[in-house]
Amino acid sequence: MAVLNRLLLRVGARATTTSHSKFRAFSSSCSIVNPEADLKASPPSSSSSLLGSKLLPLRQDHHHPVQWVFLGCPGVGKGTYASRLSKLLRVPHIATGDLVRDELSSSGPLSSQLAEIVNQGQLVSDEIIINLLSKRLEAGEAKGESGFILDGFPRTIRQAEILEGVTDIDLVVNLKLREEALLAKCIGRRICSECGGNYNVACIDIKGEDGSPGMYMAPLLPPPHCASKLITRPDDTEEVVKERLRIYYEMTQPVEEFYRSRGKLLEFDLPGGIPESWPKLLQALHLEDHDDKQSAAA
Ligand SMILES: Nc1ncnc2c1ncn2[C@@H]1O[C@H](COP(=O)(O)OP(=O)(O)O)[C@@H](O)[C@H]1O
Repeated sequence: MAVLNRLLLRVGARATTTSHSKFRAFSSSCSIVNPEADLKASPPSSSSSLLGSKLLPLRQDHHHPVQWVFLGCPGVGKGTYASRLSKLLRVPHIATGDLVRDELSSSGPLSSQLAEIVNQGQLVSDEIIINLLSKRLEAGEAKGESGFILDGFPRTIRQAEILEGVTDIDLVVNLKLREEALLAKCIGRRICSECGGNYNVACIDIKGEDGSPGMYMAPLLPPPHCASKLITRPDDTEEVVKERLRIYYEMTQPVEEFYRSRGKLLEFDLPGGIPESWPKLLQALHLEDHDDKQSAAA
């Protein structure tokens, strides 16, 4: 962690403009000296000094490729909405969970230890995530990508500080969904092992009572050619999802305050499934008149 701290200070002090290469500089010096000791994330440090209530207007420059972050509990739908918005805004959707899963399936030297951490619902270390993200940004930069929608990063205050030190995040969308729905949505998640399509077999039907409204979320069923190839993520079991939720509240919820205090947090309560939520999200982001909004939904 000493290496990380030194680099955090160095990168943070120098950063004045947006550049993925700063991630690269950071990551290349961020070597994992003792992989076994460093794979898993450490407990969070205090974030009390980050509290405040400054509210800045959101950046509305449509020529600037967006640099957005999606926050939210497991199962909330970060991937679904981040992916739609990335098509709409023509910026890459970068999900660190996908980067971790790619690393796991690559059978590299760390993959079995990483699998153990991920399958228990724990976070992997900041160093590993930063390394994976840097490589992904670097590969994108080489292909001419610019802007991004990050999904699943930052997930700790330290990751948020590193990101803040190397680039300007325009907006952080904090997706929220009723607690009762989160567990069911994770457990109902299915992936097509052939095309990678994401589906959900859960049908959420919460009855309204005592003045609180009901909520209905239809299942997102696979097309017939995917139906026989569905797999479930090993970390989508009830026990592991509960642990992931616990870790979210402990390690990631402080990141919401980190961005709220910087006036960058947009809170968005999902009112239901995609048909209800997508247009409302576009409205909240002032994108309801965007030309391509139909194609993003495809
Ligand atoms: N930013 C991160 N920091 C540490 N671990 C991460 C990060 N992003 C992903 N992971 C690891 O990958 C797993 C899957 O991530 P993800 O697909 O984003 O899950 P979720 O559905 O819980 O949001 C996490 O439980 C964690 O082990």
